[in-house]
Amino acid sequence: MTNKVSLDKSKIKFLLLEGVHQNALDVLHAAGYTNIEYHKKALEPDELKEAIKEAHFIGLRSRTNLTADILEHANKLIAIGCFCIGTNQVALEAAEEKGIPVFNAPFSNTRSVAELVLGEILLLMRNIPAANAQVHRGEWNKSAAGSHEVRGKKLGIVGYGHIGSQLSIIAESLGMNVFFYDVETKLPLGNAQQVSTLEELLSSCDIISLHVPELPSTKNLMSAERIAQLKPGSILINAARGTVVDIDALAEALEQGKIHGAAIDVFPKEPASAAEAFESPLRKFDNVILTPHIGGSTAEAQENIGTEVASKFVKYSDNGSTLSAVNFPEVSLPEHRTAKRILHIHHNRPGILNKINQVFVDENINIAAQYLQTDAKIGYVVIDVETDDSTDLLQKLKSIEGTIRARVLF
Ligand SMILES: NC(=O)C1=CN([C@@H]2O[C@H](COP(=O)(O)OP(=O)(O)OC[C@H]3O[C@@H](n4cnc5c(N)ncnc54)[C@H](O)[C@@H]3O)[C@@H](O)[C@H]2O)C=CC1
Ligand SMILES: O=C(O)CCC(=O)C(=O)O
Repeated sequence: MTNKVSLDKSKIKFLLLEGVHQNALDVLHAAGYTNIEYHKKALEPDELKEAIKEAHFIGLRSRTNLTADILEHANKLIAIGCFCIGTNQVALEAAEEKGIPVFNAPFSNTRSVAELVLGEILLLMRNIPAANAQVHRGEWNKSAAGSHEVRGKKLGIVGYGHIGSQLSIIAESLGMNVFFYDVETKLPLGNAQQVSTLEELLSSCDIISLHVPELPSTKNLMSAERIAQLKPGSILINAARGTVVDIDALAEALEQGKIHGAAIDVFPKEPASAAEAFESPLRKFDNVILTPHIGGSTAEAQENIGTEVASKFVKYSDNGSTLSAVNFPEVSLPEHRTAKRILHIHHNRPGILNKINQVFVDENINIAAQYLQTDAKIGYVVIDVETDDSTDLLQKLKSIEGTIRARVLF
């Protein structure tokens, strides 16, 4: 008997936003997924609510806020892909409660961010942003005042993860002395040294570069009080998230000449599109490099991200694997060539696995393989079964109390 419960690939709809790279489309096409709605820009919230109703997969970057309210309209949604590192723009818990894994690309743009920051360090240490602005205005101030080589200077990195540690290595290759602060104990690369307090880092380094994720604990990490702890004449760089720095306090420190300059790529409020003007108290400073959240925007990064996240979509859709999902129990699965594969996502409550297994006993269906992972909230069990007809089986599994969703793979 043919299986009537899994969805034909041509009916599985992908909604891709914010101009994700062509590689993503290529990966999906190669895997047989052709039902793709592609947008170069982010959608307005109302447009998104409409578009997401029919989508099984959605791909986005940092401009799309996938709030719990918007997810309420996403009744067919199977998975979310952030074509970037940050996942703070997605209501992760709400997605998990609906049984929707969220994938991202945790490494693909990290080198691009580290290279941008390195360039900014070199430019700010030589006063190039201000010199460039002055010459554009017709002013000719040939001077070495306040202009320095980076060799022998102290770089302080806040957050020694994928980006911070790469920056550490390339900065050392220019002769910089690297120190870092991280809430976790981290293996220092090269000659870098971990310091035990943020205050120590801020007050002793010539350049501070922020590389922490957006979390409740990193909100306003660089508050007015912390900005006041920066070494006089130092440089502050933020290519992490806009919520991490108190921009008004930074503007005040620049106004008073307490710090030498800054480079800011991310802002508390970023324009939703190119049509919206960018407002910031930092716009007036020649010694501040302002960029429109382009730390990860290189051809290389975007190509890699397109391939990586689309491949995670394909793997989840074809095979059920949730490896590297950020909000979901991670299951890495072998291929299921002959058996039928059933995915069951449920609230993590005592006894539910027994009830699932009882369905197979009652139906006299042999389980060829079973994979289970749980987290505090949900359980994800994948069952390979030796049966041709899974229609009744799926209905019975769906009716178990505590089930969030169940499906049979194509
Ligand atoms: N400007 C841009 O276009 C881009 C920005 N990003 C941002 O950069 C962030 C960092 O990226 P990765 O290095 O890949 O992340 P990661 O997760 O590899 O590293 C983050 C590090 O920060 C540390 N950390 C967390 N809270 C901290 C705190 N309160 N104080 C000190 N350290 C803390 C963690 O222990 C970890 O070592 C991302 O979360 C993202 O928001 C990432 C890519 C592009
Ligand atoms: O490229 C983007 O849209 C966002 C990059 C970013 O901030 C990230 O990867 O977390």
